[in-house]
Amino acid sequence: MTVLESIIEGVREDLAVRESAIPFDEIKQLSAAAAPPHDVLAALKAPGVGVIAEVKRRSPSKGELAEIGEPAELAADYADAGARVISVLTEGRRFGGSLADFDAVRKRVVGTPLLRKDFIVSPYQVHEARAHGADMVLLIVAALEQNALEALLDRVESLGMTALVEVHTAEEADRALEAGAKVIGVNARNLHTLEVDRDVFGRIAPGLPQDVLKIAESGVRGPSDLMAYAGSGADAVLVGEGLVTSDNPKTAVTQLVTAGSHPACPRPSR
Ligand SMILES: O=P(O)(O)OC[C@@H](O)[C@@H](O)c1c[nH]c2ccccc12
Repeated sequence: MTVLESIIEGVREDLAVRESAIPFDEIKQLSAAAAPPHDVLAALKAPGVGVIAEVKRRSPSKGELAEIGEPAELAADYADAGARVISVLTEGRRFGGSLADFDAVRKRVVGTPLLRKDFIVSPYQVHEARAHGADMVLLIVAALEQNALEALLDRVESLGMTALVEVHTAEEADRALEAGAKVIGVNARNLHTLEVDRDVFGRIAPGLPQDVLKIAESGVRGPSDLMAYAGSGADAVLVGEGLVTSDNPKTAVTQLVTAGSHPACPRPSR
């Protein structure tokens, strides 16, 4: 079993527990009653290279990263520093996240779009994300059959949210495009082996259509990594570990945002 497969096994078990507490029909109603989602595409299309800042306590590759006693405080710092979107991990077993973290962040951060970062395998989780106020959800191509990917993407969009469709290979990128992805995230980390290769973005992104938004995920340590990803066509970078392990996450976001809007930073070619 790969790391991804074992994570998904746990995700399905946890999902079954939540489904028995709140049935599908009920979560559907809750999703319909939620405040309307933010326009994530507009936020990502703002000038310069954007920053998606992640609330991440733990990772399967590195173990404990940061305690994060107050996820809402951290997220408010991210928002104040100019993050375009804030990502909140809700997977508990490997990443130490929860929907309670997501709720705390949503309550505090009202003006910035939120990404529910989890391993989405069922329509239930899409409605659940919306019910908790998510604007964007992650869909990992490597975790989904093509028909499931397409059905989930349609459902995300039918609820007015935006899907961040994650790929790690050119074949997965083809599947993402085939499914109609508008935002593609190229993860430098291979979710089967957890190895990071920062060159993956530069190999895949230039082959994607111009109108698809391109997000470089993982392994960003600071402004020079952002600049390198910008040079390969990134519209935004998604950063977790580099922020939560820094002495001052707010300053770390400010430095990335400043780099992304600097005249010397390569522009996204849209
Ligand atoms: O902490 P990093 O290396 O900056 O990476 C952030 C983000 O890309 C990473 O958390 C991530 C990318 N895809 C995922 C899928 C599931 C869980 C986590 C992830």
